[in-house]
Parts: sequence; C-alpha cells; structure tokens
Amino acid sequence: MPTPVVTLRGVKKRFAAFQALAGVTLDIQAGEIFALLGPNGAGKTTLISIVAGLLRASEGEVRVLGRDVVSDYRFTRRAVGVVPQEINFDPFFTVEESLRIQAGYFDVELPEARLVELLEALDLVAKRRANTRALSGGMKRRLLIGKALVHDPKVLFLDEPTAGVDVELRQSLWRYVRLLRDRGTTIVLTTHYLEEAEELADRIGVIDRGRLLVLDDKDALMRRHAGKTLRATLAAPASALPPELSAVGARLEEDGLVVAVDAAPGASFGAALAAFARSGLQVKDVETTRMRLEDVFVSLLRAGGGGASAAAAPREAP
Ligand SMILES: Nc1ncnc2c1ncn2[C@@H]1O[C@H](COP(=O)(O)OP(=O)(O)OP(=O)(O)O)[C@@H](O)[C@H]1O
Repeated sequence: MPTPVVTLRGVKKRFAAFQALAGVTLDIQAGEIFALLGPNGAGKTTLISIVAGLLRASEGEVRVLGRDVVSDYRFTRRAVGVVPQEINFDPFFTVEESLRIQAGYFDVELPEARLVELLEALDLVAKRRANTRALSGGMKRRLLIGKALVHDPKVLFLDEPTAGVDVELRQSLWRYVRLLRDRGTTIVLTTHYLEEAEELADRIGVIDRGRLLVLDDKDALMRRHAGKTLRATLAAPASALPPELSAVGARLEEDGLVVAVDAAPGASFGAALAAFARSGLQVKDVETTRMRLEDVFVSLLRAGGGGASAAAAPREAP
C-alpha cells in the first residue's frame, strides 16, 4: 500500500474548553478527490488548518506524505495548497503580482509558461494586469485557487471552493479540479453544496461535532443508503389504492393520478411491479428517482445522534 498523502491518527483540537476535533483518524490516498462534509461548526476548517500547519493539534498525529506536520513543517507546508473559505487579498496588487508574491512565500520560481498556464486554467488571462480590487467575486475565488497552486502542491485543500460562484463557473472549476486530479494532485474539498460532492468526490467523510461519522466510497455510500422511489402515472385517477398495492406500501399522490412506492437501498421494485400487474390499474408512464446525496447526508447525521437539524444541514446550491 503506498504511503497515504495525508494521515491523521486520533487528532484532537481544543480551543480553551471547547473540543473542536474529538479524535479523527483518516487516511487520504494519492490521486483521490475526498469530500469532507459536515454542518456548520463541525470542524472541517479546523482539520484543514491542522494539516496545512496553520493550527496545531492538541493531541494525535498528522502526517503529509509520511512526514510529521510539526517536526517537518517546511516539507509538509510545501506539499500542501489551501484555498481558504474567505477571500483575503491584498487589494493593492494585480493578479500577476499576487501570484508572484505567493510564489515568493514558497521560494519557488514562477516562469512565464507556468504563470500563463495558471491564468488560462482559471480563465484569468484577460485580468492578468487588473488590480485584485477590480475582480468579480468569482474571479477572486479563481485567483485564490491560483495562489494555492503556484507551488504545485501534492495535495490541494479546497474549503468551500464554489461558494458564491455562478453555475457556469462552478462547472468550469469542477472540470479544472478533475484535470488537476488527473495530473496527480490529490484533492480534499469541503462543501455545503452536496451536489458538488456528489459530482466530484471519490470518497466522502462526514464529520459532526468533531467526530468522523462516516467514511466511505461515494458509490458504496449511495448504494448502501440511497433508497429509490417509483412513481407510476395512471391513465385515469384512482379513487382508492387497490389492496395489492397497499400491501407493498404504495401510496396515492396527485389526487390519485400517481401511485408512488419506495424501495429500501439495494432493494428492487419486483414485488411492486407484480402488484401493479395484479391490481389491474392502467399505467401510462413510470419514473424512478434515487435519493440524492443531500438526503443521504441528512439521514446519516440524524442516525449519528448528532441531533443535526435540517437547518444545520448544508444549504442548497442557489
Ligand atoms: N480560533 C478558535 N477559537 C475558538 N473556537 C474556534 C476557533 N476556530 C474554530 N472554533 C470553533 O471550532 C468549531 C469548528 O469550527 P470549524 O471552523 O472547523 O467548523 P467548519 O466545519 O469548518 O464550519 P463551517 O462549515 O461553518 O465552515 C466551531 O464551533 C468553531 O466556533
């Protein structure tokens, strides 16, 4: 097994009496896109900050590429790029200057070809000489990504990468994240847009109150937790549900025009379809839907006993 890019063992973080991380153990493997999900205040940013060497764990061990983030700070800091949640530019510099200053912090060269590559990938070529004050919110966010990439980190942490970014730009950032991964960068992202995690992530960790509740492949997680619903539209509305369909837990919707039936994760609609056939109802159309990651997430948090309410759950993408 190759050395994980990031290793956390029993990581705890206290802020005075407050326990922000309560013992997190996690390996992030090279080349994966890992999504860390959790309600507000769960501990996601704290965890990222500890890996990036911006905060120190109160207990436990954190390694990047096998090297300790405290004793081998210089090495591990170089291996990590962080795109913070908050936009924090020095407003007096241009886009190019910001990137060059950032390269200076890491003591790396920023040759013209690399600068252009970054500007092109982030669609900022036209803004190269624009002052950062004059960028739109989405452009600023792209510049943040550029700054986190100047030193070509092995692992890139994206804390809420597309907050406040329009749909088109979000899609182009997703493409870029995939491209980075394909070129060998490991990606860890936190997001409130579960659609983003569903779209991008290979693996998902759900954190709540400083504890990792779930750690699983996205596809396995969906297979295990995402139920399905079948909706059959009838040729004419039914005034009551035939007993065959009641027996399989079906329900009438839309004033009797639709019969809906749920299947548990992994279960089939075999019994329901047989019940439809026996019922004599004339079905005009059928559609099945699967639970989204968003619904799975809310049910996992509830099951985790975190008491997370729907209000604490991630926001919908606008
Ligand atoms: N410097 C600090 N001092 C005291 N408490 C802190 C500090 N930083 C974070 N916390 C607390 O630790 C908890 C975890 O915060 P963190 O920012 O890691 O959450 P998060 O999961 O990133 O949340 P969000 O989704 O809202 O960004 C919160 O209760 C927060 O108030």
